[in-house]
Amino acid sequence: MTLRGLYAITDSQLLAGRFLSHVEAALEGGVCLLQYRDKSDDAARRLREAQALQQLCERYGTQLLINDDAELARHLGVGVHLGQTDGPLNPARALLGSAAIIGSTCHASLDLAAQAAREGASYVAFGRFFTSSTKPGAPAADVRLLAQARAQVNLPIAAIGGVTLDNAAALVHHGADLLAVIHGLFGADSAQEVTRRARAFNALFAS
Ligand SMILES: Cc1ncc(COP(=O)(O)OP(=O)(O)O)c(N)n1
Ligand SMILES: Cc1nc(C(=O)O)sc1CCOP(=O)(O)O
Ligand SMILES: [Mg+2]
Repeated sequence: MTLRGLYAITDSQLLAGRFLSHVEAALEGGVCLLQYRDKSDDAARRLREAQALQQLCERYGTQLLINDDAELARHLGVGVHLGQTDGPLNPARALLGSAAIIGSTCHASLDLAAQAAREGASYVAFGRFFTSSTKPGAPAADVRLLAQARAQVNLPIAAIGGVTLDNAAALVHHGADLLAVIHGLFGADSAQEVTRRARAFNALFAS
C-alpha cells in the first residue's frame, strides 16, 4: 500500500458538533490516512467515535489509525500512531501484527527515525514545521530535515504542525509523502470547504 497524500487527523474540540460531517467531507475529498486523536480519558466516547470513524473509513476505502492507544487499535483491528512517550513500538507491532500501519513521532530527529525504522514503524513523522494552534508547544523542525530524512530513512515521511494549503507545497517539494493536518483542514467553516481543501492538499502530490 502506498502511503502518499493527505493524512487527516481529528481534533475533538475543533470538530465539536460537526465531527462526522466534517470527517466525511474530508474523506469525500480524498484522505490517505485518518487518525482519530482524542486526548480525553472518556473511554466509552473514544470507542464510540472510533467505531463510527471505522465505518466511514470502510465506506471510503481509507485506513484508520488511533492516536496513542494501541489497545483500542487492536480492538478495532486498525493501526496506531505512537509518540515518544506513548510506549515502545515493538510491543505495539506484536499486538497489532505485521500488516498494521504503525506511525512514530520523530520530532526533528533523524536518530529517532532510524530507531523507529529498526523497530518496525510503517512511517515516520517529523514536525512541527510551522506554528500550530493545535499543539503550539511541539518542538520545531526545519523543512530541510525532510530531504535528509528522504536520503537516510527508507520509510514514508509524514510532515505535521501548522500545515495549511499556503505552506504545504514546500513540504512536498522537500520530500514529505504525507501531509498530516488538523486545523488547516478541519478549521474550515463548511463541509464543502473541507472537501475542497482535501482535494487541494492531494493535488500537491500530482505533479
Ligand atoms: C502523524 C502524527 N505525527 C505526530 C503526532 C504527534 O504524536 P505525539 O508526539 O504522541 O503527540 P500527541 O498527538 O499524542 O499529542 C501525531 N499524533 N500524528
Ligand atoms: C498533534 C501534533 N503533533 C505535532 C508534532 O510536531 O509532533 S504538531 C501537532 C498538531 C497538528 O495540528 P495542526 O495541523 O492543527 O497544527
Ligand atoms: Mg501521542
